[in-house]
Amino acid sequence: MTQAIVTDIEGTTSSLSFVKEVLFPYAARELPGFVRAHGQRPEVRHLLDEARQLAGGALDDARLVATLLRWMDEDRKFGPLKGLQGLMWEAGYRQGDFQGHVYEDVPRVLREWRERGLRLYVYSSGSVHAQTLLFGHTRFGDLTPLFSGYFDTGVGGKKETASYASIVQELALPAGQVLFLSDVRAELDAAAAAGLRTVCLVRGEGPEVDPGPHPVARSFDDVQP
Ligand SMILES: CSCCC(=O)C(=O)COP(=O)(O)O
Ligand SMILES: [Mg+2]
Repeated sequence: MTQAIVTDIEGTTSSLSFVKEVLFPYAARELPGFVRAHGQRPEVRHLLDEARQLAGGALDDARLVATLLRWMDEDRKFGPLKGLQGLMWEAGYRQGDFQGHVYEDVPRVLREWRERGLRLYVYSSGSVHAQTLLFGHTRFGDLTPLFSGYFDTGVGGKKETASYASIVQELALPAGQVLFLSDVRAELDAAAAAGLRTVCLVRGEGPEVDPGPHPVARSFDDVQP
């Protein structure tokens, strides 16, 4: 019997267009000024140094910013990039420039699952900080109390089986009692290879989703935990 549900964000709880047309452009616009204003803050300096290492060399700040902007364009899921994006989005959420988008079924069904005793988790390429900001600032209010924990690429990439094995180990549950929700076939394949149950969300937005062998749901109402 399912004891825990782990959900992806983009394309699963939240629309692709919110991430691609609101969050990413906001971070791209803010980045140069953010690096100038906050580049000496220890946490920012640390992320910039990590990004510089990933870029493979001694880039000055202007070239590093250009590299980070290119990575955003290419939707790279690099940890330091996702960390920097989260720090920039924080101001946007706090100032009310945007709210975290979640589909209307999401808060309602998450509450039902919680009432049935299921533990709920998030696994996204966005940093844990970015995840809590998104769920903390929705038009349905603060949804963070519904979740028991959050995972980002600190546990590994979302297309790697080992990441799901680590998550299951952390949840201290048999893999077969954990259900993973995502809109990306390669993520579902990796989770299934680690023994998790899977459901593919097909929200009808963006490019066609290939569910492969995974059960399909059009919203959280269709998911049978
Ligand atoms: C945490 S909100 C922003 C989502 C994000 O940055 C991203 O790259 C989407 O990744 P996901 O794993 O949720 O598809
Ligand atoms: Mg997704």
